[in-house]
Amino acid sequence: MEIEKTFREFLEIIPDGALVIDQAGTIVAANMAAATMFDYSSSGLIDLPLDQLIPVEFRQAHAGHLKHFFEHPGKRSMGNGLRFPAVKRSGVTFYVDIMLNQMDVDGALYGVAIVRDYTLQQQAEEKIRRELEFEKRQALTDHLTGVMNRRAFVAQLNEELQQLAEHGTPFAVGFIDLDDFKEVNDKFGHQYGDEVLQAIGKMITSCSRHSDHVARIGGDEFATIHPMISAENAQQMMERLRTQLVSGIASEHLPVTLSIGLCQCDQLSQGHTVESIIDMADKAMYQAKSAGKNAVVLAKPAN
Ligand SMILES: Nc1nc2c(ncn2[C@@H]2O[C@H](COP(=O)(O)OP(=O)(O)OP(=O)(O)O)[C@@H](O)[C@H]2O)c(=O)[nH]1
Repeated sequence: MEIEKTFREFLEIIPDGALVIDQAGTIVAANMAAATMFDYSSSGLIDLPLDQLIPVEFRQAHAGHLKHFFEHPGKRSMGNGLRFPAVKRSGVTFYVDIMLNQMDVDGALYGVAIVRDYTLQQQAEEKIRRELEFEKRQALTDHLTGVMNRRAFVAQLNEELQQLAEHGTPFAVGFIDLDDFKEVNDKFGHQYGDEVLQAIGKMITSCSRHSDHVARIGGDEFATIHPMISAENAQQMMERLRTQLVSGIASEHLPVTLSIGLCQCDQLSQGHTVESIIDMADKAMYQAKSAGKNAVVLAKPAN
């Protein structure tokens, strides 16, 4: 095709890549933006088969699309899901958004493709997605210990209640409160107290199963959720956790112990709500405190 000077100039005005192909799929005109996008010299794309810009594994399917395109004239818009894999001269693949249209020149049909590199948009979208993920995680994380915060704990508790209602999946909730933590702060300083809290958060996490959830819901108070567990197993697990935490943290100079309240949720007919579970686990934990601390108490189901 004899491309007029004005037409070539027009192609250069387009900020996106512009390619003109004949019905055999040969590139007969391309602007500088297209050459740059695909890593070719200013005239390097001319006379190349369009296939050259398409990854090998998509070429066969593309030949069919091209045939269909010339047989069924009509505009295909950009940004409406017409996203194709493309390949640069170096072999690097990337995605492009394409708007296709036909052009009749003296009875011969040509295809005009306006091509936009999707990589930049993809990178921007990916960056926003990562930032949102980070913000979301921050909003649900306890900054001192890195475990879930109270807000995340309540949300997870709601999730477990839903699982219980829909599938009858039981779970246990533990409230773990350090005994006489004020003395640790008073004796060793707040900074040291922070380190103890961090160590406790780490130890509870490492003693828990992958499916369990660990949160810090108050100053020296942690909470755990253990899906798919019986009351008996939950109690044994909490006992183990208590002794492991105490032996792992406590020393001659730092006599740390913990009081743990445990609430088992097996049936929704028990009338569980987030508030009632928190209340039961909290009361059980205070029973452990008033019975002399350093113990696990299982909450009695409400009748
Ligand atoms: N280092 C540190 N201390 C905290 C933090 N948040 C709360 N605390 C302290 O944790 C202590 C909690 O005390 P309480 O729960 O009232 O009582 P306790 O001394 O643990 O005694 P019992 O709970 O009755 O066994 C207080 O001294 C708070 O100042 C924190 O983020 N870092």
